[in-house]
Amino acid sequence: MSIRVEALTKVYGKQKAIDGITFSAEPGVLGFLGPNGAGKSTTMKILTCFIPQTSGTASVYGFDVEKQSLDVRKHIGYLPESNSLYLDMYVKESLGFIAGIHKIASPEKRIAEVIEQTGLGPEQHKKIGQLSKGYRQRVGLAQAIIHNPEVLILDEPTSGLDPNQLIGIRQLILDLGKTKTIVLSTHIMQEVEAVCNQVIIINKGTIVADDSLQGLRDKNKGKSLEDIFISLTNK
Ligand SMILES: Nc1ncnc2c1ncn2[C@@H]1O[C@H](COP(=O)(O)OP(=O)(O)OP(=O)(O)O)[C@@H](O)[C@H]1O
Repeated sequence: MSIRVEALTKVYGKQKAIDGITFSAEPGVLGFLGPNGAGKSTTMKILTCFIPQTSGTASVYGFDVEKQSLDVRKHIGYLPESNSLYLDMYVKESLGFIAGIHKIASPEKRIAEVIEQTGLGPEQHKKIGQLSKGYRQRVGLAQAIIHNPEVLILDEPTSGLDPNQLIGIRQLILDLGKTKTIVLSTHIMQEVEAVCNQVIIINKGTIVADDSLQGLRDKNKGKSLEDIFISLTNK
């Protein structure tokens, strides 16, 4: 199992952000859905070792996020919701910087590969600050996959993109999901239908649905995904 989460809880002060959630994921694209404040980013930050859980366990590629965080970081790529990039760096320079952090053996070759994979070719000689939002997301994705991780955590990777950019990034997620385990948080139901095979809906810190996209449709005959989401998250 690429991701295994058991009874995971996170309390911020008096606020319980996630409340004993349990799920697992295998290669493919897992849509991680929920209303604002449901606990999606909190879960993603625990999986990527950015914050510790209050209780429960989580493992990535067999490594415990608390006890084996260095191993987890080797096998996971993360595109955070607010993807902060060094705007003064050139695209290639920034990828070289991240390749250095991961101690990648032949960085030039790998940088060329991810530039090709993320469609950054035409913009590769620019500074990140000169790029459009969509191309900045591509740089974020290229950084997230440069060490070829088996697991990818993408927090709202397409928010604010125009329809052309959207299609490009979705295609890339689909391609990556053929071999990797991707957890994708999004508020766009069309996107879930386009790229996800598994869907988890989280509401007020607890999981209210965990199924295949088809299974969710079969159990809610005649309802659109949007209606299913609304009925499960207005309780
Ligand atoms: N650092 C923090 N300190 C205190 N409370 C926090 C902190 N981070 C998140 N929270 C709270 O935890 C809850 C879950 O937040 P989280 O960011 O995980 O939700 P989300 O599902 O990612 O929401 P969104 O869709 O808006 O990004 C919210 O009530 C939020 O206010």
